Amino acid sequence: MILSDADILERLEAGDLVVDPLDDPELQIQPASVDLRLGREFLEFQRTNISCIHPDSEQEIDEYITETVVDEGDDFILHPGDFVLGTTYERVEIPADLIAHVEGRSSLGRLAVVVHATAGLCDPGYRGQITLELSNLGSAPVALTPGMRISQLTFTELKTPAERPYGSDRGSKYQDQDGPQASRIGSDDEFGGDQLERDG
Ligand SMILES: Nc1ccn([C@H]2C[C@H](O)[C@@H](COP(=O)(O)OP(=O)(O)OP(=O)(O)O)O2)c(=O)n1
Repeated sequence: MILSDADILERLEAGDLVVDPLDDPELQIQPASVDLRLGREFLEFQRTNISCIHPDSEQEIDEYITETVVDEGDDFILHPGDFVLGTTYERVEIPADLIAHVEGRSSLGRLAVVVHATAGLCDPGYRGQITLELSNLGSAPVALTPGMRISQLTFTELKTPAERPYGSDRGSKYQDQDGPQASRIGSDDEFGGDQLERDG
C-alpha cells in the first residue's frame, strides 16, 4: 500500500518517519509523496585523466570526482550529457515497515533533467540525505537552484517490517550519509570475478 498525504502526515507526527527539515509541509506534502529540495553540494566527474574506472577501486573513483559547493544565490549549471551527484537538502529516516522510492518531478523531466539514473530505492531503516544521480538528457544547459523542489519520495508499506533493516548488518555503506556520496561499491563484501570463479 502506498501512503497518501494523510498517511504520510500521520507517520511524520508519530515520529518514526522523518523528513527534516520539512519547512513548508503544505507545499512539500503532495497527494501521495513528499517533495524534497536540492542541496548545495555536487560531485562532478572529470572528463579526462582516467581511462577507465574499476568499480572495486575507491581510490580511482575518488580521483575522478571533484566537489563543488554552490554559493548562496548561485545556480549549478547542468550541461547536456552531464552526469553529476547532488543531494537532497532534507535528511530522511525510513522506518522498518516502509520502503521509499525517489522519483523525479515531472516539471524537471519535461526539461530533460533526470534525477536518478538507476537507483531510486531507500531501504527500510535507511537514515541520511539522499544522493541524487542527476543528468541532462536535453540539448540545452539547465540551471539548478539549491533549495528548489527537485525530487519526490513515495512510501510503500511492507507486509511485515524488515527483519534486518538497512544499517543493521555489515553492508549499509551509505547509512547516515551527509551530502552526496560517491560509489562505495568497492566496499562490497564479495566483489567480482574471483568470487564467481571460486563458486564455480
Ligand atoms: N538515489 C539514491 C538511492 C539510494 N540512496 C540511499 C538509500 C538506500 O537505502 C541506500 C543504499 O542504496 P542501495 O541499496 O540501492 O545501494 P547498494 O546496494 O549499492 O548499497 P548497500 O550495499 O549499502 O545496500 O542509499 C541514495 O542516497 N540515493
